[in-house]
Amino acid sequence: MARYVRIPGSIALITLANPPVNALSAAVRRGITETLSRAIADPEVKAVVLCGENGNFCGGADIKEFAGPMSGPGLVPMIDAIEAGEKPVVAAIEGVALGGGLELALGCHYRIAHCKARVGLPEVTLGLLPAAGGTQRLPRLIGLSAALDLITTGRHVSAQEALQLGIVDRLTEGDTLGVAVEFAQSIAGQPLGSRRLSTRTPACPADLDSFLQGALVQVRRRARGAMAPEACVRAVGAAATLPYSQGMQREQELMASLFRSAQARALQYCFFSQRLVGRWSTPSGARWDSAEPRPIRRAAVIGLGTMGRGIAVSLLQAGIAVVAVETDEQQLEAGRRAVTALLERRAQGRGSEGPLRFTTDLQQLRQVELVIEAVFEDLAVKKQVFRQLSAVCPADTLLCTNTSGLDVEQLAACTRSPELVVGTHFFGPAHVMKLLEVVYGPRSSPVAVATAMHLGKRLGKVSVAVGNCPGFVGNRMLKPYLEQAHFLLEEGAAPEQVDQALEEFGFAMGVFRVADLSGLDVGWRVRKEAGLTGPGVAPGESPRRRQGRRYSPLPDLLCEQGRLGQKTGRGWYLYEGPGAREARPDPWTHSFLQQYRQQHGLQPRAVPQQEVLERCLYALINEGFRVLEDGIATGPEDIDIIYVFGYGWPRHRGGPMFHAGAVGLATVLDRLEHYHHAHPDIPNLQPSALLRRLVASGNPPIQKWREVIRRVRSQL
Ligand SMILES: CCCCCCCCCCCCCC(=O)CC(=O)SCCNC(=O)CCNC(=O)[C@H](O)C(C)(C)COP(=O)(O)OP(=O)(O)OC[C@H]1O[C@@H](n2cnc3c(N)ncnc32)[C@H](O)[C@@H]1OP(=O)(O)O
Ligand SMILES: NC(=O)C1=CN([C@@H]2O[C@H](COP(=O)(O)OP(=O)(O)OC[C@H]3O[C@@H](n4cnc5c(N)ncnc54)[C@H](O)[C@@H]3O)[C@@H](O)[C@H]2O)C=CC1
Repeated sequence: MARYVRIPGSIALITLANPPVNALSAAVRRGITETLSRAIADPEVKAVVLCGENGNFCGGADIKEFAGPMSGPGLVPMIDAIEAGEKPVVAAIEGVALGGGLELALGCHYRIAHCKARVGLPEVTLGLLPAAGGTQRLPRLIGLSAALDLITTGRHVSAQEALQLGIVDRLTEGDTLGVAVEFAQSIAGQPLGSRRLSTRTPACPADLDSFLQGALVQVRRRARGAMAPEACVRAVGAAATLPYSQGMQREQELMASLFRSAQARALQYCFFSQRLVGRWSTPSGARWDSAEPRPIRRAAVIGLGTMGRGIAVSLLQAGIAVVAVETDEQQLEAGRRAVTALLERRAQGRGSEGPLRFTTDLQQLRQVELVIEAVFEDLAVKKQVFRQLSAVCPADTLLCTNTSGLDVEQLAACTRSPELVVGTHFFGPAHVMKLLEVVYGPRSSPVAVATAMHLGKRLGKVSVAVGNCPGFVGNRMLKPYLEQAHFLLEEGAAPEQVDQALEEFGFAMGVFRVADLSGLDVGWRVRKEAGLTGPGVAPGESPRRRQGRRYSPLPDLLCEQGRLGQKTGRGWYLYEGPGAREARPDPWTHSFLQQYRQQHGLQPRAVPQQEVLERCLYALINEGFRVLEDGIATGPEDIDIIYVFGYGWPRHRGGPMFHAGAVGLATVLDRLEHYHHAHPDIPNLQPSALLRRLVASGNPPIQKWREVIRRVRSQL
């Protein structure tokens, strides 16, 4: 709804009232339309101020309404009526003015913002475009180039940047509403002609065609296969080439092509899932709303390798004091240089950091409230570190392990307070990547989980609480995906062909490019530890079978050749030299694969792109269903958020579980059955019980899966 009051000085005040973010639901649109007519009709009213309650102007259209039939007054005529009116309307912006909220403000004749406000047109992140005139008014206000940047990225801009760009007219550090009212009084009666953005001509780059072409190329590169960014470019292009009314028509046509698209549904699902995972719970009954997180002011990071450095930077940037620990002076010095360089690179425009100390002495941890261990992925080494930490740190210190998949409970068992041990699985680079898997063991206390989840939020991460099993959620599901990729090479595919299929699906990088980037030795070490390769393998065991199932030794063979990926200048691909980034298909790899197939009597065949996708992705999805069955993830949303934020799953495809629902669970089941029949020695291709049950329950929408999961779990 919207509230209306007349305040002294002939000002009408319209307040959007729809907590928490004053989204423009049908009731709010109706409220604005009615109160505006009232203000226009009242001869005593000389100017109008539009604001939002509870410190937020407006978070945009009500996204929840998009799933159903739209009703109530349209946003476009409402905003047009504000702009066309003869009485000046001033937007008083506090908190956020996003999407339809900013479009509403752009329809007003003046915009006054609080210095802490943020504005933006984030519709592209929901698979849409700003279709309430945003693509037509913003270019007319700030020029085509700046508008295109905002609209195609969806980024939020600070009030200061908004002022520089010309989006807002004035900033205030004090009472926004008071300043807006005073301002409205001062401009009442002045002509409004040039304040109506629809009447302006946008400032355009000299060579408009090539500018727009360049923009298309850029958005296609940035979000492979995503429709909305392209539609945004076309709509903004229309602002430059068409009169306002025709531009608006084009905006509506382009919006119609996106509004009910699968991509928009997927992106909106991601929006709500990201918020849902914050309302975590564990099987033992711990919950986000009942467990109180501990405040963390002082932390330690053990091990300043690839991960520890980024973790230390993340903590420092959240204002937490850090003691950084390494084994010897040489390693410490390397860590110190790396952390300092990262901090310097990120220093511009950032807030103040917490204090930082480097040491090789664990005794320095006598006052820390939280420790994140990031030493080698070796259970024995980690156990030893946890024993030492338990002896040195205060008894109530939260001890976290940044392991890729080792047993958190075994580490907890090495300490005197196992309930204060959790896994905090960061993703590299840890100061950049947004995901944090918080792993609770059987004895982790609600406070420990809550503190780690809250810490993640403070570090700007999306935290997902998951159960303890090898690889947790993300890496556990990755295993069958990687395995299929290797099997496909055995059967006749080339690395670049597999990668191309995955990249066309929307991944920024295919599986083999990623492997080269992360280093093939990472997986090699894990496989050695698991007894799949190296001295742990039983003598006489076939190279293509391990532990009673099909195995591909291909990545091990590459490592044995010293081909560890980008860092050695060669891996699945060839690089200009060690550390170079551009991957080129390597004739060596092709002939190596050919010889391997000959040696093992494998008849190569042409592997269709569809098969590459189905085998890699459905094997991963199938494991996702098992993760749900086992209670390691609470719901499909947790898995999808992990994959979108941690593994580069294309966001416009919603995540693996959402994708399965979109393809149709019956189809996924059918294809898995088909491939399992063809490859009975790959147990991961055998459809999971939960997938079968969901299909038998009539393929319910993903929001209903939790009910079926509960039933399946109770029967297992
Ligand atoms: C064939 C058909 C023809 C097609 C024609 C169709 C014509 C349709 C015309 C429509 C034209 C409209 C065009 C348009 O401009 C569309 C939009 O405006 S889309 C919305 C754009 N806005 C956003 O993307 C902002 C989203 N929100 C946020 O980024 C954050 O929530 C925000 C920064 C505002 C606040 O962050 P924070 O404080 O961290 O709180 P939360 O994120 O946890 O949110 C709290 C709570 O509020 C819910 N919520 C937030 N925003 C919205 C929203 N816009 N609509 C609905 N609900 C919203 C959020 O989900 C949280 O609730 P939970 O219950 O926890 O989920
Ligand atoms: N590299 C990656 O992309 C990711 C790694 N991880 C996990 O993070 C952990 C660390 O991995 P990386 O940083 O890649 O390893 P790394 O090999 O780059 O660094 C490990 C560091 O720990 C130090 N160290 C070893 N024992 C120590 C001890 N007792 N006390 C203090 N320091 C000690 C080593 O000197 C080294 O600098 C591993 O468990 C790994 O599985 C998790 C996610 C991603």
